[in-house]
Amino acid sequence: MQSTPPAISFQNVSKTYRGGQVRALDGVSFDIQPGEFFGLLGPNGAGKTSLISILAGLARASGGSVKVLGHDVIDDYAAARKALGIVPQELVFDPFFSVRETLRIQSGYFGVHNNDAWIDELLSNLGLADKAHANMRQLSGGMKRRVLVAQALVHRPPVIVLDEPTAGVDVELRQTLWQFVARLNREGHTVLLTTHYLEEAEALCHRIAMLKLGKIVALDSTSELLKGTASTMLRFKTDATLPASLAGQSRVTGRIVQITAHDATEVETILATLRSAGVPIEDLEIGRADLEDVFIEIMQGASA
Ligand SMILES: Nc1ncnc2c1ncn2[C@@H]1O[C@H](COP(=O)(O)OP(=O)(O)OP(=O)(O)O)[C@@H](O)[C@H]1O
Repeated sequence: MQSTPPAISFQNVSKTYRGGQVRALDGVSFDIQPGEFFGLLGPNGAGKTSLISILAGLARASGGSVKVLGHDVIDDYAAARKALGIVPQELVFDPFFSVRETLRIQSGYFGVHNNDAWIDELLSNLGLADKAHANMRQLSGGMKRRVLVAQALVHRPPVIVLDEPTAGVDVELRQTLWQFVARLNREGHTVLLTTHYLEEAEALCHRIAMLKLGKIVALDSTSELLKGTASTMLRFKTDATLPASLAGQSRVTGRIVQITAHDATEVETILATLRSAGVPIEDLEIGRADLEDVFIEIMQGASA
């Protein structure tokens, strides 16, 4: 019996620019299974856009292979591309078409016709029902972004890729978008999300991969990552400079300091270190670490 292929499979993917001077991806391998809601996180320049561009067939890997539902993105481009619905970061449209025409044209690219019922469902779920006849150039930036999402989904792709879909969008669109994408995921669509909003990733993703300097430095279920090393977080305010021994595990925002700890003993050690360094602290809180804390610890610790 043939087993179902992964929704997305990255095998030893590398990407260099400028004749090998810049190594954007360095042997990236992981699979995303059908039905997963998967998060790809990493700081600026980690290689996320390079990986998504290779997946989308917009850029060529320097080495390795990428498959979508078993279809190689180069050798079997049309089938791989048809299986994907990609919501890009940038807004690029033909301004002269209406919203409905834009969606019909996009369907046509994939050989899908007479799908107005699905187009209506997309428009209504993305809060665009009253904009169906508006020309693209009349829409606000947020509304255009909704059309981008509809455009990516119009051929009902089994695998949905969202590349920082909520960068700069308002709360209402975020909620509309996440409700709809979560519904599609419950109905069986695979979702790959890249985002800098770690709260969103924590709330939505079953599994998360973290990229740093082109290498995977963490890959686990969201709950295991949260249970991981930095499970406790101290938060307090101070005007003083922290002792050097704590600086590496601290996040400082103005007067607010957050320090990760592994257990109660480490919390005591941190407090003793602050006391003996004469650092006065106010409004101390001790809580559970969130994904942002885990991310910072992994990025600081990873020697990729
Ligand atoms: N066309 C290019 N020419 C040269 N270097 C490039 C090119 N595209 C990307 N890079 C470099 O490759 C590395 C990875 O970039 P990439 O855009 O994939 O990262 P990213 O994780 O998407 O970052 P961000 O979060 O800022 O979007 C960076 O060092 C970047 O400067």
